[in-house]
Amino acid sequence: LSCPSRHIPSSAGHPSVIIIGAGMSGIMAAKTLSEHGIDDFLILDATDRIGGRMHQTTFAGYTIEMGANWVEGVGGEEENPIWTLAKKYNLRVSYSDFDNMSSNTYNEDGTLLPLSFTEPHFDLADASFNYTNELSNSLNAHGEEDISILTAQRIFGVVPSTPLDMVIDFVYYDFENAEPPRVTSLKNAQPTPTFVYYGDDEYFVADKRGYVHILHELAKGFLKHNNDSIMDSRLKLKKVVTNIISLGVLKSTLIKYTPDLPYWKIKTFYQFDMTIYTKVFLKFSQKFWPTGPGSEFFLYADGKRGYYPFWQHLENVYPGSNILFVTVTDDESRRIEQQPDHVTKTEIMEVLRKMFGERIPDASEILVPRWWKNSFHGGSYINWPIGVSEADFDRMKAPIGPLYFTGEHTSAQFNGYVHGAYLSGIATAETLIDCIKYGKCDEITSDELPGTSKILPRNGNLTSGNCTGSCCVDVQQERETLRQSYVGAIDALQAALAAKCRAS
Ligand SMILES: Cc1cc2nc3c(=O)[nH]c(=O)nc-3n(C[C@H](O)[C@H](O)[C@H](O)COP(=O)(O)OP(=O)(O)OC[C@H]3O[C@@H](n4cnc5c(N)ncnc54)[C@H](O)[C@@H]3O)c2cc1C
Repeated sequence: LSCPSRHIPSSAGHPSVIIIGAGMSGIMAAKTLSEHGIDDFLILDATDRIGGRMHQTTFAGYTIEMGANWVEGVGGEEENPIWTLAKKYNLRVSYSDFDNMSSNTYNEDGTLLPLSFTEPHFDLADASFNYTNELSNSLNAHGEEDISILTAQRIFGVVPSTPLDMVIDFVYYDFENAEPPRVTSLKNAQPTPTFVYYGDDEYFVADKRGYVHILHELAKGFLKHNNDSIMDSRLKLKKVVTNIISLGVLKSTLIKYTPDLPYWKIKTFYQFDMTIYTKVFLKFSQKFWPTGPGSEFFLYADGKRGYYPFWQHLENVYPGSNILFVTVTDDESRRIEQQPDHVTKTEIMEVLRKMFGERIPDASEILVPRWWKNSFHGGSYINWPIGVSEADFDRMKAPIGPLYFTGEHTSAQFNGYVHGAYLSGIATAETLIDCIKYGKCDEITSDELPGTSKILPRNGNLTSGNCTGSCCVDVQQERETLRQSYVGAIDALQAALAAKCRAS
């Protein structure tokens, strides 16, 4: 969010607030502003639609979700606001029963493993999972240092290393975090706040209007519309923002900020991992996989961790569709995004033929969403890596002058989820409203942010905070100056590369 006229009323024709991005958080920010009487905003989105990472498409005649697919966190004491909206707007959903995977696990050569064999492995993974949750609670309670989930598994004494244990590990962690336990913060990702606050249940959205239907309905509540089309001049689509001239904002390769961002903001932004989570959809002329109760999900346990591990059929939501999808994450997503789809299809058919026999038909269609290569997203959602503290989320969302930040990645509790985006849009707009309407615009400076030491003695002794006088140096300033000294050189090198590329 950018508030060009933070301290002065907006002049004719100039909006008070410009919102970059019409995803869940941007639309919720605009809605919140509107509810507080601030209606002269402008929403810009690079694409020709609202929704961002809530993005459905038609595949083999059925509506499938390339991005967000589940309402996650249902059935707890507190109600997930997205679940409230899903009910209000009659979103078509189906309960996901993840309980039967121990009966639906195929080993590397494609043999369906007997329950008597898989069950002890799932039980051990359960025990390890519960242990990591309890260890995390204990570390938090005692203010101890963070460790990775893998470190916790090592302490527990069981590190998944067989194909079966690795695919179970993928289900417990990568399927949610989109990154392996090796990089994920124990203290902040386990137990997952979404499930703690809102409950363990998950509902799969399969609605021909798309998951984004709830966002359309929210937008229609404050933007002019004609039936289902939003026709409000304050929403401008196909507008790619490439320059922000202001005090600064998040650095990306797409948007240039003048002047540049302060060092602390750039560092914070790059500390987080933008994960990649890919659902590869396949259409077949006939079903050859088990259907019926308890069969919706099945696992393939390859020796290479994360190789086409997690499968789902769509028969529960679209009977007779003959559609399967397989979920991959992280390095496998990156690899698949870079290869032609026919290569991916060949790899997938090899895996399926191991499980279901040589005579199964080839997939007639394949869809590989490319979130990583998409320059407006650069990945799927953020994961909380080891070494990043809650204070970093404060830095992530801290305004810089008239620039305010929102999105799932600014939610310390619910990052990575639709409800995180929803709540962050409201929260950021409320901070901005405080400023516009009530003059409470106090900027957070780097030294006020928890954990950021402004002044350090020149001798490098890290006793932050109290040093004054000539022996001291403003560390943040020193780092900014250091980075700036390279910026010109990097720009020149990049320009030379681009020129060379054009010439060839
Ligand atoms: C594959 C995948 C699976 C997921 N699964 C789930 C799930 O099952 N359940 C769940 O709760 N969440 C899930 N998520 C996460 C969820 O989709 C996101 O957390 C949420 O939609 C993010 O909303 P946002 O408003 O923060 O960002 P976005 O939706 O990314 O919105 C940002 C908007 O900014 C626009 N934009 C970007 N750059 C520019 C520019 N330079 N100029 C103009 N506009 C620009 C983009 O076009 C976009 O519309 C998933 C995400 C992905 C990708």
